[in-house]
Formats: sequence, C-alpha cells, structure tokens
Amino acid sequence: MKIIIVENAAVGSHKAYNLLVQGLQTQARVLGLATGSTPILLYQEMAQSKLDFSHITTINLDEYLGLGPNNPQSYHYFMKQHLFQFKSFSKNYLPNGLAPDINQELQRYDQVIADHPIAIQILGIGQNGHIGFNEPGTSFHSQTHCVTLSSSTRDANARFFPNKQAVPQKAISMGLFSIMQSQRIILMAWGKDKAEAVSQMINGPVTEKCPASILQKHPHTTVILDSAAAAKLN
Ligand SMILES: N[C@@H]1[C@@H](O)[C@H](O)[C@@H](COP(=O)(O)O)O[C@@H]1O
Repeated sequence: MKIIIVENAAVGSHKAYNLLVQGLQTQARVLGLATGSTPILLYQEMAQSKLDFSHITTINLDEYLGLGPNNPQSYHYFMKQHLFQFKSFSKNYLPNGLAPDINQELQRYDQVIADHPIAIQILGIGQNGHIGFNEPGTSFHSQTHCVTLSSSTRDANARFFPNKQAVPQKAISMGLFSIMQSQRIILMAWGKDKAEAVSQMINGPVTEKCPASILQKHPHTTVILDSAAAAKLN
C-alpha cells in the first residue's frame, strides 16, 4: 500500500485524478467507480477535463436494491449527476436495483466484471471499514452479492435520504474477491469520521471484520488521505 497524506479533499482528489490520467495514458480501458461523497471532487475534475472517455468502460461497485435509475437517491442517478451527464463513455455498468430476478442479476454482473477486467478501481471507505457495500463479515472470496446493509451504514448514508427509514435495507455489491482482481486501486478517505476505519485498514490485522483490510494484500493500492482521516495512523 502506498499512503499519500494531503491537506484536504481537493488536493487529494487532484492527486487521484493525476493517477487516473497516468493510468489512461498506459492503456487503462476499464474503470471501477465508487459513489458517496468521497469521489465527488474527482468526478468533478474528470467532468471538467478535456479527457476523452469515449473508449472507456466503467463498472460501478454497487446499487441500492429497490431503487430505479431515475430515483434521485440511486447510484445510477448519482453517477449521471456527477459524471455521466458531462462525459460520454463506451459503456457504463451498474447493478440493476430493480432486477426482477436477483440471482440472475448477480450472475449478469459477475459476467460483466469477468468480460471487462478492471484496470483502475476507485474506492471510498465506510466508517465501519466497508468497501462498496461489503459490510464487516463479508467473505474475502465474495463476488457480486446481495447485501443487508448494517445500521451504521444506513445511518451514514441517511444524509442522502429524507430520513433513515427511507434508506434501503439491501443492496447489490461487487464482492471483495472481484475488487481485489483490479489491476490498480485508488482509495480516498476524507475527514475524522474515517480515521478509525483507515487505521484498521492499514495497521490492523487482515480480517473480515474490516473488509478494507484485505487491501493490505493488494499489490498496487494507493491510499490518499486528508490529515483528519490519517489522524490515527501511528
Ligand atoms: N456504497 C458506498 C461506498 O462505496 C462508499 O465508500 C461509502 C462511504 O461514503 P462517503 O464517501 O459518502 O463517506 O458509502 C457507501 O456505503
């Protein structure tokens, strides 16, 4: 793991953008994308850039179960709002939150990931150490799966909803095994609320209790932190 500590999210997001540009220059053609507040400034820089993404395929980590693409709280909507309305790509893949047959959707998404090996995976991290929607206790061998969201995750994400009751109970998430197949990983974390999860991810044991700790075993992971998120690193 390469750890980069910066003054703030804007500086960190620019560093992530530069790493992305380097990757695109070395023929990266498939990007794994995250949602949540962490990657917003990175997506803003991508949206405002002169970069041509028309030959790039994107694969998002997750989507809430029960939310359709036109629901303002869905990750489909989030990605359109922050990136896809500004830049066109060859193809944008997200799990289908309204899939009538969940098992078929899980298989479909695993096939998408198999057909498009991810060159660069962008990640955030949840306060409980989750990546994507892989909650504590998720197998390191997991592929695309249906997740029951933890209370802490629903609490943390409630800020995007009218109230906590409106936050879906379940989601479809790319699994930890699939994330670890990415050639390169860029994980960003901003703010004191992530400091404990970041410390466990980097300095703690590799344990399914902290899903992000598996990244200690990934050969090309760059972690970009602001000073608040890095505060508990020794
Ligand atoms: N599924 C997303 C994750 O991909 C994201 O990393 C996490 C942190 O979100 P934020 O960046 O808003 O702190 O929230 C959700 O759980």
